[in-house]
Amino acid sequence: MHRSYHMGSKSVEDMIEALSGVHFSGFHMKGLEPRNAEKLTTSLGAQNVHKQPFVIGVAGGAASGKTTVCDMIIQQLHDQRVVLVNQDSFYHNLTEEELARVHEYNFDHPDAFDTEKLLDSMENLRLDRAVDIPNYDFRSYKNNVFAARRVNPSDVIILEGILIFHDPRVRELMNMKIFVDTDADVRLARRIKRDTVEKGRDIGAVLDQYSKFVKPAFDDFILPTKKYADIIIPRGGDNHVAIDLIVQHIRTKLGQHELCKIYPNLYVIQSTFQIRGMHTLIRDSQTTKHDFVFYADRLIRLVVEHGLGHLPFTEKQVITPTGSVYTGVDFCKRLCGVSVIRSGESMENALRACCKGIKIGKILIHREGDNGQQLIYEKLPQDISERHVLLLDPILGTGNSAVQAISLLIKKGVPESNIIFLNLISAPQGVHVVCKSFPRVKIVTSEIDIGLNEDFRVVPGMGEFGDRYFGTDDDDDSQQLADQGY
Ligand SMILES: Nc1ncnc2c1ncn2[C@@H]1O[C@H](COP(=O)(O)OP(=O)(O)O)[C@@H](O)[C@H]1O
Ligand SMILES: Nc1ccn([C@@H]2O[C@H](COP(=O)(O)O)[C@@H](O)[C@H]2O)c(=O)n1
Ligand SMILES: [Mg+2]
Repeated sequence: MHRSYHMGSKSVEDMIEALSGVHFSGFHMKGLEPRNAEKLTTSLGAQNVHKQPFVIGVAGGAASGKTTVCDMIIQQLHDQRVVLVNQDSFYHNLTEEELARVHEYNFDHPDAFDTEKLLDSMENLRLDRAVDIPNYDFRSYKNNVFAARRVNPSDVIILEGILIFHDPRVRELMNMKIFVDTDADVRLARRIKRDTVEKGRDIGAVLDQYSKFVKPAFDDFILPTKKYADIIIPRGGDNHVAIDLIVQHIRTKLGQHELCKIYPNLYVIQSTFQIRGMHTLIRDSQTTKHDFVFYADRLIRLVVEHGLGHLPFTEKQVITPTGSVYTGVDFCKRLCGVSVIRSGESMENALRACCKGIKIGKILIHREGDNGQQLIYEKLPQDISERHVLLLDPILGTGNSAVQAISLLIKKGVPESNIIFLNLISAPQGVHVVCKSFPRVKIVTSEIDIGLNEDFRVVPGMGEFGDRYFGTDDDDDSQQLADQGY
């Protein structure tokens, strides 16, 4: 079988080419036009889908524990590509004159750093280019460009330094800002130890520098940037709870699919090994019908539960058997399911199991050839316009059926924001089409696939879901068992 992949993590040009080819030739709407269809072909060009690194800024006073915190984060993110860029590497080199009177030089002032160079290096890293970061020598006060460190583009860039939050252009690069907050006496004690032992400095000079430059600069330039921090870590590296939470947050952000950054209403359920395992089984062409149904049902249940989490709720208080008040929430009552026949019907049981007595409507969309779609049957609750709708279809491919179904619901008076589309796998093309046409519809899916093949089937995909689930494909159990010699 030959396959051509129309889209994976490709350039914008590839994506537009793929989209215009796949979605808009032979798009039979039959009076159900998506509202932004025309805009869709052009507006995607403006979207930057290049994978940007996650940039974390770590600021705080000298010897507060910034490097220690960064090292701990890097250690815990062991399976990610992480690089540490230190603001120290961008200290200006001193002139001979300045060097001769080094005790009068203020290393804690924002002007001591070459911020333009730092911005340039960061820009290159963001553009996926390796950079050479100079190595600063605290003993000689020299930035050694010959012993520069080659830093490769990475998934996570940690930018550390006393004044890393000072310049707004540097702050803007950051996805997360951390301020390490350690008491002044602890910082001074550590500084004395570090500067005398590691930098070979005289204790008198260390204390002079502290009172003349370090302390005033902390009060004037560093402390005022604390307000920009998203997270303030008291006690630095001793604060294991804060570091665990930060690492967890970074992991969640990194796990997010790129499309989730473009479309805020797209929700991909957090991947676990259990979920990957279930996907592995249902995607395997050798899996028996019995196993396919079992694992598809498990996954569907997860997607349904996740989708229900997006329904509105009201606060409710109840009295527990101990006579105490429990303040909880009341489920949204005005909801219904709508399955796209036939595959969508496989999701009805999971919805019924979660929402007792839920009304379920049906839509049948006929596929004309591979690209055209025609709505040929609908049976929906009379009062559907007053309900939140969970639209059920296990696969979002080209997006044509989904657009048909959502257009019908909107025509029936369902507000766009009351529609939650639940599926197991989504092709990026389908996501673009649905999210662009209906930006207020929520999509909940368990995995985003690579793209579509030349037959407009999702790849890697899982084949014809309805056939595999309802056992109407050629490769049914008995055939497989026979193949296996039973
Ligand atoms: N929680 C801690 N307990 C004891 N010593 C620490 C702790 N955190 C850092 N240090 C020590 O203090 C000094 C400064 O820490 P460092 O992480 O380099 O701070 P910064 O990067 O903010 O200047 C180092 O010698 C380090 O070993
Ligand atoms: N030649 C230099 C350059 C800088 N300092 C001091 O280093 C401190 C910043 O480094 P951290 O690792 O503590 O963030 C800052 O307070 C400068 O005074 C120096 O002493 N000599
Ligand atoms: Mg440091």
